[in-house]
Amino acid sequence: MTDPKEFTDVIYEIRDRAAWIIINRPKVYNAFRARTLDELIQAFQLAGNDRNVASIVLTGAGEKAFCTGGDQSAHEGQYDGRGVVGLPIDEIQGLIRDVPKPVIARVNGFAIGGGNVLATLCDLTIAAEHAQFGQVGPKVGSVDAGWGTAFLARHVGDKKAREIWYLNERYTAEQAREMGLVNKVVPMAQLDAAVKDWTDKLAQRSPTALALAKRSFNADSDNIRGISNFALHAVKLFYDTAESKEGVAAFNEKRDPDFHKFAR
Ligand SMILES: CC(C)(COP(=O)(O)OP(=O)(O)OC[C@H]1O[C@@H](n2cnc3c(N)ncnc32)[C@H](O)[C@@H]1OP(=O)(O)O)[C@@H](O)C(=O)NCCC(=O)NCCSC(=O)CCC(=O)c1ccccc1C(=O)O
Repeated sequence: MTDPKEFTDVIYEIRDRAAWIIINRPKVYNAFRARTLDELIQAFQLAGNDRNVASIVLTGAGEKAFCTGGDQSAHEGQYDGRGVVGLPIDEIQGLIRDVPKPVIARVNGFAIGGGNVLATLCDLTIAAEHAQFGQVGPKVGSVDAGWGTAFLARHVGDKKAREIWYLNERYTAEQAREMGLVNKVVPMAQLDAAVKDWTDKLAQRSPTALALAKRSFNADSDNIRGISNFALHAVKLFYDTAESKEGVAAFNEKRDPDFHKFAR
């Protein structure tokens, strides 16, 4: 286990009885590479095992982005580290669910792609007014089938989840709240106070009751874990195709992708 002080991509802080886990890659809108996920995994393990921690806050550095998913510049077919697709994405997603403490997504800007999936997996979401939400997979040659699709549908309903995935539009924080993806929207200046209000309340609650409640919510949707893990192996095969690589190249070259020749 690395000392959190040695982390390069993640900041780990204890504020009162909450662990704050901050993705610290603002230049790429807090996109994650394999190292980022390795540090997030260690941070969640630390927080999960710390008896003084009652709740966990996941957020991004700065005011532009919460997280914009996989770092497209660290993506040549597979990503740059360990795990099925070169990212231990299934481990961090599983941990957010498994850690026996409530996890609050503090959404301070864009929550896009794999970043939106992380926010979707958190127990609660508080968003700043300027935050924007969306999935971009079919634009960039990727898909998070499982937590990103089926679990999203649990929050927003099946039709809306299909719209989000097929059309890849961006949704305001207020729209995300109306559709059930966000619990509360506040002005950016009040975001930290709103998060603290909830982490303080959670610190007063019975930790065992919270852990049992979380486990019970999870049990009802845990079949989706199997879909996610299975789909990750399909995505691995997809990432090695010219079709997926066209999506990544188009993003990095700042142009529209041309998927016509891959029509089915
Ligand atoms: C976030 C945007 C909507 C912002 O748009 P805009 O305001 O126009 O700013 P830009 O000029 O586009 O971006 C500013 C700056 O940031 C860089 N950047 C943004 N996002 C990324 C990124 N993800 N990777 C690398 N760099 C990024 C951008 O290049 C600019 O840099 P400059 O140097 O200033 O030019 C918009 O940026 C946007 O849509 N971003 C794309 C997000 C994206 O494609 N994300 C990847 C989605 S796919 C994914 O996450 C898969 C990985 C993964 O998690 C996974 C893998 C396997 C199975 C499941 C999953 C899963 O999703 O869970």
